[in-house]
Amino acid sequence: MKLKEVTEGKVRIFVPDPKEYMIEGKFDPSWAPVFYNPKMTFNRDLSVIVVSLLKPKIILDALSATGIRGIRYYVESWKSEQLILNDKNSTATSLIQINVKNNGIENAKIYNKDANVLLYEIKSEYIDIDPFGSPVPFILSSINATIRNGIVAFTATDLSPLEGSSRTSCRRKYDAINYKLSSSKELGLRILIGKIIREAAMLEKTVYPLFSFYADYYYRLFVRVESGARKADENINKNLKYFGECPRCGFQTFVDENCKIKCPICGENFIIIGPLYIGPLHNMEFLKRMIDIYNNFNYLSSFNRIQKLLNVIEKEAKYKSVFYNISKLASKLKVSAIPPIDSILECLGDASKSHFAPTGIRTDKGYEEIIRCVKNLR
Ligand SMILES: C[S@@+](CC[C@H](N)C(=O)[O-])C[C@H]1O[C@@H](n2cnc3c(N)ncnc32)[C@H](O)[C@@H]1O
Ligand SMILES: [Zn+2]
Repeated sequence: MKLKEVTEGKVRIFVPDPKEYMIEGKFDPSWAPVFYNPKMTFNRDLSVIVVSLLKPKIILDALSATGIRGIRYYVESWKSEQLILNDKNSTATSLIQINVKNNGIENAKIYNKDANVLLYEIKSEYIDIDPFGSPVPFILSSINATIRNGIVAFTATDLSPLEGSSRTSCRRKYDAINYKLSSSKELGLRILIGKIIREAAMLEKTVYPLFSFYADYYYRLFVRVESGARKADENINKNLKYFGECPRCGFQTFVDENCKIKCPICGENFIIIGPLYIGPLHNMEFLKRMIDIYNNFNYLSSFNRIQKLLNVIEKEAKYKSVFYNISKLASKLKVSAIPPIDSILECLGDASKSHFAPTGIRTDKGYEEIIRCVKNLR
């Protein structure tokens, strides 16, 4: 395999030379013998910041590919006592050996196993699940493998089922009814968290989101795992519900049941999706700590983007409601000229933008007030 050396963050790693694997002048990272996607640098950059705060004794990068993620955690975040890197592809693990050595890491353990086998053999305080597509096949095993209120980080790139475009796939993988709705960008993440809560509950464990976001074509979610049947029950009872959107007037709300419910504004039947998680998408204290320290990472190539994302998330995190997609709402209400988002925010007073969509606004104010601002400011 012909290799190319690349720099990402503070590490230099060897990856398959894209030139060797081009088809008709194009290259997709999945065509190379070992996967490396520079478009995921933003995901890894933010994860480096998260891990630097967590300082776990053991880090397990269960689906490592080139090893870039685990290696970056060790070099840039924190020198954990144990760094474990795994991939079921033996070409990948040979490359991980080279990359670990070149970055001066002496004590890494490298495994060439199916992640679901390894996760039932060893335990870890921080587990990274960064698969192709859906993380579902690894939820139960990774939650089971955590120790000491550990953390699992999930990437999900299968937005089509999560955002309601592939409804049967969502039913199959996430055991949730889904439709494409105005705020599906956020609801997809909530369906994923809902699934993780239900899987964890089977082990008498539960999870709470520490930090999460949507970017480009994926969700990234860090959850803290806690043990106890009672905690699992409480989280399910409090935070596992459904979501309804009125197809006629755009009113949206969380609802308790998946049954026929009429819109309280216009009487039309709601479209209901779920089950999904209705609680906070971040731990506020952890988010504050991220905001306090991210400046230490100003060497990162995506630093400006990180700053922008954290600034928006800091503001939107205080609202409990799902964001309203103003352009979708306006089209339902047949409002052709939508006021600028900033004017709507000013009109509402207590509201923020949402990182999920450029036309999203987040507020805990009522539907009527939102409508007034969308209509009056034309
Ligand atoms: C998206 S890539 C990981 C990318 C890497 N984490 C990064 O940040 O660059 C997914 C990797 O998972 C590996 N993989 C897929 N299924 C697996 C399984 N069941 N057990 C272990 N590795 C697996 C693939 O060989 C591939 O290298
Ligand atoms: Zn309605």
